[in-house]
Amino acid sequence: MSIVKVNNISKRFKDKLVLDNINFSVNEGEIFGLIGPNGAGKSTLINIMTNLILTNNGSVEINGFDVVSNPVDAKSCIGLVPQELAVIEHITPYDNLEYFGALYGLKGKLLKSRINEALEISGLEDVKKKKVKKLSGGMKRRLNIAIAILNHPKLLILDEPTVGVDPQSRNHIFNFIKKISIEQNTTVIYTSHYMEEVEHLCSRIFIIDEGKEIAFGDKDYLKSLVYTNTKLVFEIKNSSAELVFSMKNLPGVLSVSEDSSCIISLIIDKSFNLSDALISVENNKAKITKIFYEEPSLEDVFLNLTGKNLRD
Ligand SMILES: Nc1ncnc2c1ncn2[C@@H]1O[C@H](COP(=O)(O)OP(=O)(O)OP(=O)(O)O)[C@@H](O)[C@H]1O
Repeated sequence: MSIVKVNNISKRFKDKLVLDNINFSVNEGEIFGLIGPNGAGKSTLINIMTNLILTNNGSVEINGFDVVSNPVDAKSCIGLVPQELAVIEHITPYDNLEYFGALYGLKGKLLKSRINEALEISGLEDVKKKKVKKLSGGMKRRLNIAIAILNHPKLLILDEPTVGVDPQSRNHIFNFIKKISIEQNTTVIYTSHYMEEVEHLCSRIFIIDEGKEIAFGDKDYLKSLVYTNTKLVFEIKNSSAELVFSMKNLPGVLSVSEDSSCIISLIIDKSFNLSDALISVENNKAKITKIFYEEPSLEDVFLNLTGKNLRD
């Protein structure tokens, strides 16, 4: 059963079209990835889904309720964790949870048990009596998420929850998402521009760029879009911009990426000839220390479909 239906959503800010006819649905209990680079339109889409801004065209249904004509029922199903922190700094995590829980209408024993559950799931039990302003950025973000789940929402929307977060808090967030998905059958929409996070967590993924759908489906389907091509990785000594440029122009090379440790990855098709690449390396006075084939990642899918990296 679909818990979210996004139908033909388009949005303009003045003359700029930032969402162009977006369509997808999210199944109950699934962890759904919404991925795209900065400025792709993810936050705008979430703001429309949660009725914080209006769309120019199309509609969104949450749990069968239209978000514009039936906003109270639609919003009662949603726990939203926005990019900006929304916690009270001068009180403790426990008091934050008590305050926001009361706003949700929770009280007495139920409120206490939900607070304890949220503290346990977010791994904040040890710091529950510390002032929030003394906590790390990652802990504050975990508190933000803990607040959003107090009410056991059917749908939890997390907008880039790991930006600026330390690795320990990142792991907590991942484990927590998996846990509530399994134990509470919570549906999760997870936005990110980190492809590897989405690859790790999500069952289906919607890739968006410049307001348009680039691809949508499960990981195997998305990878099949580039499986017909192969990824060839070179570890290089004395790499240079000239070498990367010349690799880009070799016959059969569909895209090239280079990381900071002189690893050049090529997505190639059948017309690629390895000897062309070897000549190119030699002409550019570089040296190959290793060559190997690799399975394409979702990052490669994005590069292949759009011609650019997610984090340019
Ligand atoms: N209120 C606004 N007025 C005008 N333009 C806006 C407004 N909000 C967003 N935009 C523009 O809409 C586009 C999409 O922005 P949006 O914040 O939705 O992207 P995003 O994918 O969430 O990126 P990020 O991860 O950087 O938040 C951008 O070009 C942005 O500048």
